Amino acid sequence: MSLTPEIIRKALDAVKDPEIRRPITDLGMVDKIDIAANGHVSLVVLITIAGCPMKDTITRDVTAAVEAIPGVSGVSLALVPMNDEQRQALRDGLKGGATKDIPFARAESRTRVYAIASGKGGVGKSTVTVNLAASLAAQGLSVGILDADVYGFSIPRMMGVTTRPTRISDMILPPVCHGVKIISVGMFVEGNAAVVWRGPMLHRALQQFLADVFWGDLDVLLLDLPPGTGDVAISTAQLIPSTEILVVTTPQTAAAEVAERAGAIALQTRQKVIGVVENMSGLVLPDGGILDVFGTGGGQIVSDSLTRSMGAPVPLLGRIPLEIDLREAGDAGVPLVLSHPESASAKALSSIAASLAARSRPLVGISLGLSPASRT
Ligand SMILES: Nc1ncnc2c1ncn2[C@@H]1O[C@H](COP(=O)(O)OP(=O)(O)OP(=O)(O)O)[C@@H](O)[C@H]1O
Repeated sequence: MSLTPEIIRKALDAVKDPEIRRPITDLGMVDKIDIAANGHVSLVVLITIAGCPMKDTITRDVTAAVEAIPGVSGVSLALVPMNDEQRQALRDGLKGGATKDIPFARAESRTRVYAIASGKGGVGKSTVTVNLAASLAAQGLSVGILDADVYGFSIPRMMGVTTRPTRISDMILPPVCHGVKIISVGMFVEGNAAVVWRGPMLHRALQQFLADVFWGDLDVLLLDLPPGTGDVAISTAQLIPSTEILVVTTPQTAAAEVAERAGAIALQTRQKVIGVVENMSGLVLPDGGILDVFGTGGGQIVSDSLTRSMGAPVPLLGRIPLEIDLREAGDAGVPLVLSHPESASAKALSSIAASLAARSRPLVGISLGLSPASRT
C-alpha cells in the first residue's frame, strides 16, 4: 500500500497536544505533509508559541507515530509557531467565540468542584490536595488543581511543576504534571514575591483563573484555598455555587475548633461540606508504637460538630498519619501516592481519593448503553 497524507494524518490522530490534551489533527496543528518517493515524510506542525515548553514532547510523539507506519523510511519535522490568526482560531475552537463565563458554574457542568479548606495554615491542606489529585488522575479521572492559596502557594513545588502556563491570546493553558492540570497564583508572580491582593482583586483573579484557563472537560477540580474563612472562600461560593467543601484539620482540639469555623462558613454560603480529613495523626515509631504528637480526636470532633450544625452527615473521610516520607515527597515534587503508594499515609490518601472518585460524575441523565435483560 502506498503512503498517502490521509494515512499519515490518521496516525497523527493518536498524538495529543501535551497541554490541551486533544489530538493535534483536531487542533489544526498539522500544517503540511510531504511524502518522498523513498518513503521519507516531511511534516510541518504548528505550535502555539515560539517558546512552547512542550516542543520536545511533541517532536518525540509525532516522530514515533509516523515512524511506526509501514513504508515510512524516515521523518523530518519542523515546528513552526502559529501566526495570530491561527492562534485566535485555535482559541475560538477551544473556548467558543467570545464566551468569558466559568464552565463549572453552568447548570450542565458535570465537573465536581471541591474546595480544600482549613482553619489554620500548615495543617497539610496542599499536601492533601496534591495527593488526592494525583490519585484521582491515576485512576483515570481528568483532574485539575487551582491553587488559590495566595499567601502560601505551594502546589507547583509539591507537584514538581517547572514550566509556566502558555498564553494563546486571552486563553491560558495550564501546565500538566502527573496527569493533573495545574494553575497557581504563584505562576503569575515573579520569583517568591508576596501576593498583596485583597478582596476585589482576589475575586477578579479567581474569576480569571476559572474562566480564562482552558481546563477542558474535567471530572474533578480541586481548589486549594487559603486558610481561614476569608475572601477567597466567599468568592469561590459566588463564582461556583456548586463547590463542595472538604475540611482538613489536625487531631489537636484547638485546631479542630478553628477548622469547624472554616467548615461552618458553608452554612452561610449554602454549600455542602462533604467530609473531614484528619492529617498529622499518630506518628508510627520504629518499634511499631504510635506517638500522638498533636493529640487525638480532632477530626472526629470537627465531623460531629459540622454534622450537627449542617443538619446532614459530614463524615470523617480518613486519618493520615505523620510520616517523614510524605513531607519528603512534597519537597521532591512527586506526590507520595505515586512514589510510595504502599506507605501508610499514601494508603489513607488513596482511600479518601477513592471515596471522592465514587461520587464523581453523577450518572443521572447519562445513557449507559445498557438494555434490560429479557427473561425467558
Ligand atoms: N501527614 C504528614 N506527615 C508529615 N509531614 C506532613 C504531613 N502533612 C503535611 N506535612 C508537611 O507539613 C508542611 C505543611 O503542609 P502543607 O503545606 O500541605 O500545609 P498547608 O495547610 O497547605 O499550609 P499553608 O496553609 O501554608 O498552605 C509541609 O512541609 C508538608 O510536607
